[in-house]
Amino acid sequence: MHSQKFAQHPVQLPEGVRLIQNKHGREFLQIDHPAVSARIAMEGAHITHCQPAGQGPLLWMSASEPELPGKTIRGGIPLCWPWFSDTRSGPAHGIARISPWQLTAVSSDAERVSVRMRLAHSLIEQALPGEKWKLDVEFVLGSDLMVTLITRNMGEERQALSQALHSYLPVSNIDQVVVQGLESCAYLDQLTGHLQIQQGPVRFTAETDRIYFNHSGDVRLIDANKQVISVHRKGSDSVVVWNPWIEKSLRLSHFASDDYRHMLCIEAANAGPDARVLEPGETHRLTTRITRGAADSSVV
Ligand SMILES: O=P(O)(O)OC[C@H]1O[C@H](O)[C@H](O)[C@@H](O)[C@@H]1O
Repeated sequence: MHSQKFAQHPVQLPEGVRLIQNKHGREFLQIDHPAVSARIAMEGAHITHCQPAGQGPLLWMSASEPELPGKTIRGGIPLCWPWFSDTRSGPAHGIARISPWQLTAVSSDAERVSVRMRLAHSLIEQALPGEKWKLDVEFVLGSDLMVTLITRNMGEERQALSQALHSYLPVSNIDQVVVQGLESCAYLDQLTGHLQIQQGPVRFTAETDRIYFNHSGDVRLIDANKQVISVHRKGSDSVVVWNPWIEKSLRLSHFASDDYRHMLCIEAANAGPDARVLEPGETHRLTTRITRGAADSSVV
């Protein structure tokens, strides 16, 4: 990778932050700050790496990261917007993850780096004729990772919105993972279309694709190595939990046959029964904050 000037991002970059390009021309914001190292793809405003100093990575990323522009990235946090999954016709998970974004502000202090990006409204209108949105994303990177997707309805009609911060979290072995915080919560099983109630903590023995709803509390992923990754959310009453397991893995792009063992998606969402309708002029903020810590020994 090498540094280069990018005329389309006329923002001042603080020390430790630079724009780089891979050999195929894909652009990334590379952050090497005393508090955190991270990388964000300009296409999709897609964070592919985040590692706070002295901690393990907060995100799982496919080893076969697609190098070419225009290919979706498997891992990190794809931004699913303005629809989740295939709830509308068009690209799966909407247009945000496959569109070029612009940097609008980058700043840092001793403890964190903040990055703000925008998806130009002209690109949104071109992809979604008749819809008028303003879409920004904000990353705050330091000892943890916070991502906020800020959507404003700029039109004169109500507009439907479903979305997710599709966070791929690293796990040492999916067989031994426990997810806490969803006990007794209702969920839509996307594999069967049925509504279910979660009994006890979530464990994984097969393909899992669920939208938990009427839920805004923290979700904790407890790994066999006694590491905990917690997902805190704001503006989100639904959370998607996804692991493709073995058979679906074979159909996924940029996904090795045993990658399912080492990742779990826990996605702050407005999906399923939590899809929203924004009034003209209304702004909605969807936030996820991902933190890492050690489990107390009784929980695993
Ligand atoms: O392969 P992608 O388009 O990135 O989608 C990956 C997955 O995203 C979400 O978690 C959905 O609930 C799954 O049904 C989907 O398979």
